[in-house]
This record gives sequence, structure tokens and C-alpha cells, in this order.
Amino acid sequence: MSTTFQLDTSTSRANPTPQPMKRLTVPKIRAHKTAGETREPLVMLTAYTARQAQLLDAHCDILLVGDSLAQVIYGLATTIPVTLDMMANHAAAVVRGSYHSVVVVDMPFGSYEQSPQQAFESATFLLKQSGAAAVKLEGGEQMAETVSFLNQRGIPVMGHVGLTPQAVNVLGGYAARGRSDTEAEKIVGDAKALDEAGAFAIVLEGVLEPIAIEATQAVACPTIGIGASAQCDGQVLVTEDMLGMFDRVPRFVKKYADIAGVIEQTVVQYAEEVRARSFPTEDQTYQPKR
Ligand SMILES: Nc1nc(=O)c2c([nH]1)NC[C@@H]1CN(c3ccc(C(=O)N[C@@H](CCC(=O)O)C(=O)O)cc3)CN21
Ligand SMILES: CC(C)C(=O)C(=O)O
Ligand SMILES: [Mg+2]
Repeated sequence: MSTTFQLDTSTSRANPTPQPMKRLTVPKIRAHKTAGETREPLVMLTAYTARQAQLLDAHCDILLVGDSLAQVIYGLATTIPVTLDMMANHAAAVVRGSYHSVVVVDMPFGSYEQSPQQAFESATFLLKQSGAAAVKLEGGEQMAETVSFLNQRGIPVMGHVGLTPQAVNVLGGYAARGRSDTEAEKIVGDAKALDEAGAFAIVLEGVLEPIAIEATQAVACPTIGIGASAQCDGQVLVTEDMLGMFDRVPRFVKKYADIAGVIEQTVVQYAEEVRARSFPTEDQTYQPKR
């Protein structure tokens, strides 16, 4: 008898009911600029849990299991300490909660920079453990060889240039990028190198708007902006940031809701009712039959 554990993705989904929407694919995203169909901006948000994925899935094109889970979930100061196991576990949860969106997983710091071989080993681990479709990694020209190596071996790669948070110790903070001419040229060159290496999309984070526009016009694959420009081919935000759940957010975040406020009010009410013994009532308790 085989002892191999087979992940049955059809039954491991938290929501197995038939869905009307089709699953989006990586090639459709890569062809976004040339496909005559819609060219509507791509909608991308982060997701770290199954329930969050369920709520976002039908309304997004891409769900990113971002290493920003460092700050958002784990209370860490930077994304540096994030491990492959952390990423794989959250990615598996997100895949179980999604049907339509392409699920992309961030490769954590230290898991891919050394060589294309190291990147391949780490990426296969992430994809096998989670069922996600693609990985994202930070860096430009210096990562082009790795992007091509993975792509040729069946692993689609999303690039990420500009403000690359895993390089915080080199950059010295999270300030916007591209203020000098050499920096601006480097960002556009990095985007071109990733595009030519076969990246299916590129995140442009924290770059001056004219550079985001120039990079978007210079590449064949779609660009996805965060703190970049509405002229990018798509946008991404950290879900907790835009929901108003996270306390310290970058300036480029638009807070669409105040979920932290809703949670606080609700907990205040619960605490009052517990202390007043007005919760639970008869509806929320089990009484013996008479
Ligand atoms: N919750 C969250 N949202 C993010 O967008 C995010 C993460 N976490 N973690 C990973 C990276 C880190 N990012 C960050 C973090 C901080 C700033 C920030 O504080 N920016 C300041 C300017 C800082 C400076 O000029 O030195 C700002 O006011 O926008 C920006 C991007 C983006 N990513
Ligand atoms: C902010 C996005 C692009 C990201 O890389 C993350 O959430 O980790
Ligand atoms: Mg990230």
C-alpha cells in the first residue's frame, strides 16, 4: 500500500460548491497588454488565510500571499525573518479558499538569491506544499537569469522592483525610489530585464509616478503598481491596510474602511455584556427539556 500523501485539491477546498467563474491563468495575465478583450486593470490583493481568500477571490484577478505577513500577521518589524514554511502554510490556506484568482506566493528573503538552483528548490517546495500557481521574487537585472531558469522549468515568476522591502538593510528604509536619474534608469532597466527573462507580471512598488509610467510603457508584461501610478496595468495593496485593520500604513495606502474601529466597538460591547451577565441569554444557552 502506498503511503504517499496525495493532496486532493477538489475536496480540501473550504468552499467546494460549484462556482460560476472560471479560474484565471498565468498566460492570460501575461497577455494582458496584447489581449484585445478587456485590458481592464488587473486587481490584486494580499491574502494570508482561507477565509480571507474566500471573501476576496471572486473580485480579484490575483491573490498574493505576501511576505508582508511578517508585519501584518506575525508582528515582525521587517520581512527578513520570514521562512519558507511560513509562506507555504499560509499559501496552502489561501489556495483552499480560492477558486478563480491566480494565487502567487512571495519567495522569502534568503530562499532564492544565491543561485537559480536554490530558487528552483525553494519555489518547488512552495508550489508543492500549497498548490499555488506562481511565485514572486524581489530584484531586477540580477534576478533575470533566475526568472528565466524557473520559467523554463515550469514555474511562472512575478517580478518586484523599485522599493524592495527585503533590501531594507541596504536601502536604509522604505522611502520612495527613483529620485535620481541613475536610480530612475536602473528601475526601468530592471523592469525590462525581468520582462525579457519571461516574468509574467512585474510589481512596481514605491517609485515616482513618471518612472512607473515609463516602465509600464517599456515592457510587454503587465505592471502592477503599489505606490506607483494609476497608469500601471494593475494595482495591489495589502488587504489589512486598505481595510483599516493595520496600525502603521505607508502613505500610498487608501483606507477604504475602518475595520479596526468595528472590531474595537464590537469587543467593547461584548466585554460590557459579559461583565453585566447580560450575555449569554436563553438563546445562547442549552436548557434541559421539561
Ligand atoms: N502592512 C504592510 N503594508 C505594506 O505595504 C508592506 C508591508 N506591510 N510589509 C512589507 C512592505 C513594507 N512596505 C512599506 C513599509 C513602510 C513604508 C513607509 O513607511 N513609507 C513611508 C516613507 C518612509 C520614508 O520616507 O523613509 C511613507 O510615508 O509612505 C512603505 C512601504 C510595503 N510593504
Ligand atoms: C506589497 C506586496 C507587493 C508584497 O510584496 C507583499 O505584500 O509582501
Ligand atoms: Mg512582499
